[in-house]
Amino acid sequence: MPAADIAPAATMLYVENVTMRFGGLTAVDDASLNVPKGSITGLIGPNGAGKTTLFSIVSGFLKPTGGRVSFDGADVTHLPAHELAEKGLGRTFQIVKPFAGLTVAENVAVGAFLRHRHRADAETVAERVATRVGLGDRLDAPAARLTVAGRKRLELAKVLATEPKLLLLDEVLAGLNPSEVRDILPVIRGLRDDGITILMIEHVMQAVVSLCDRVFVLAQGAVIASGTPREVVADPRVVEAYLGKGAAARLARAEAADA
Ligand SMILES: Nc1ncnc2c1ncn2[C@@H]1O[C@H](COP(=O)(O)OP(=O)(O)OP(=O)(O)O)[C@@H](O)[C@H]1O
Repeated sequence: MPAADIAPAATMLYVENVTMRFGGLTAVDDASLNVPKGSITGLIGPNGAGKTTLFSIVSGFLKPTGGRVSFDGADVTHLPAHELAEKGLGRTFQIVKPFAGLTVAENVAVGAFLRHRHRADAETVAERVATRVGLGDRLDAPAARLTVAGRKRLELAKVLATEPKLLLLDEVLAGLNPSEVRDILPVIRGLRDDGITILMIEHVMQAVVSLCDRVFVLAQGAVIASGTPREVVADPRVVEAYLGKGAAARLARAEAADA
């Protein structure tokens, strides 16, 4: 897709013709996508498609072999991760690693120290954010005692405590059971309603359909489709590369069962 066709004015993130090669392997192949301000945008695709690599480029952990990344109107392609965090770009990681010896509140406060020098201020932010993600009654619990769902919430709280304007969520629903997924969806929607723009990698398609305004599909490093969730799940290229036959009907049945 020509990059120039997808750069509307109110864009929070613009990835323009980004390529990432690891030796002979092209993990991201001339990929372009945009994330409108105030949206929840999905990034989906099969294992190994290059989604996490793209996140690492956008968040400054990897320098791309080619292409450009603009964040809130500025070229940030060569900025390191800590500068991007200061500018308001927050990212969760697929493998969550809380500081196991610290409490929930202390873990979240680590994120809050990015913008608050005084311990009391950081603690206030940490408490507010932890409560926001449903950990208000576990503030003093050691992080090591949290369930998988609790650790996912903690990962979210840690990054929210940095007060991001763009949040990159890398499979925050992975490992959760259906009722835990249902519980966290309103939290994610609420963040968007508070003005945080979200780009999320997700394999739980029902959640993608329910949450996302737009979706980009990556396969073998390249963007093969984009559109509303419904357009994308019905796209034959996406069915072929990722979802498998009958995906749209399966999702419609699952939604009907949920309603
Ligand atoms: N640091 C690296 N060095 C070499 N190859 C890498 C590196 N990081 C990722 N890759 C390769 O790049 C490709 C894309 O991987 P990536 O993790 O970005 O995919 P993904 O879409 O996030 O997959 P998943 O859904 O399984 O998390 C894979 O073939 C992977 O093995």
